[in-house]
Amino acid sequence: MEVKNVIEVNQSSIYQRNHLVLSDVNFTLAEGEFVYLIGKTGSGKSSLLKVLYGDLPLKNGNGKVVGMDLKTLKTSKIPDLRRHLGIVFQDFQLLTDRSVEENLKFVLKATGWKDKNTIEARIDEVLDSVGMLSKKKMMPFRLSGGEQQRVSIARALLNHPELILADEPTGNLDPETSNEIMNLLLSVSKQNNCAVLMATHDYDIIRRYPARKVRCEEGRFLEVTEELID
Ligand SMILES: Nc1ncnc2c1ncn2[C@@H]1O[C@H](COP(=O)(O)OP(=O)(O)OP(=O)(O)O)[C@@H](O)[C@H]1O
Repeated sequence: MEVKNVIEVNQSSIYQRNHLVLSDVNFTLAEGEFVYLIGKTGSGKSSLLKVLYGDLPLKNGNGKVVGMDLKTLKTSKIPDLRRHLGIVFQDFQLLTDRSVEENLKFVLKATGWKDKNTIEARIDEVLDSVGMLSKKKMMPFRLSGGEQQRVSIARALLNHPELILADEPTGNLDPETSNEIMNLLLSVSKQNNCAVLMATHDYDIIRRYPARKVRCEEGRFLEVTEELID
């Protein structure tokens, strides 16, 4: 069977306005694959992820994410791209003025879901898959960091994404909770055949959960081949 790629980037440079952050980026991510994006603070991990979810333009080279061409992506098509992606942030980014359930409902309605029963069933399904069904009515500020991250992973799963982009998802969590979130990310990736590109500089996590690694370093983007990483 032919393997489908959910990310294909060729000969691209990543810019923040006119500042060149990364050049000569060549990268493919196959469906269902889990890959770490590593590199020091300021090396360009977030900038690359932003290009992949349409928050920064792809200025040169070619890029495709979940089959959509980043080079010709019109602003009006960005919601379409995001519908096929799940995005998980370090600071969870839940809406603070509404419950867990309402956070998820907001996303479903914004992405075109209409039927009340279908919406409720999908919310229960994703919350159950991250072990948060019993916290459905809670406000985010009453949840621990780990629980908030679980909800944000549930939110990422709502539209059956082929790809999750996770920017330092364990960055605000203690080591034990980080391990729980890693186990969850790995299991949802496997269960849903959903690829994950996870930016991190947490080397304990990388050692504990080995996977393919790519690195941003001094303006370049490299595949990491050595076993030992600093
Ligand atoms: N909005 C912006 N405007 C201009 N330059 C920016 C902007 N955001 C980031 N940069 C610059 O782009 C470079 C890459 O930053 P980026 O946030 O992608 O790195 P990172 O590897 O994700 O770091 P961190 O782990 O701190 O998030 C840095 O030199 C940064 O100063």
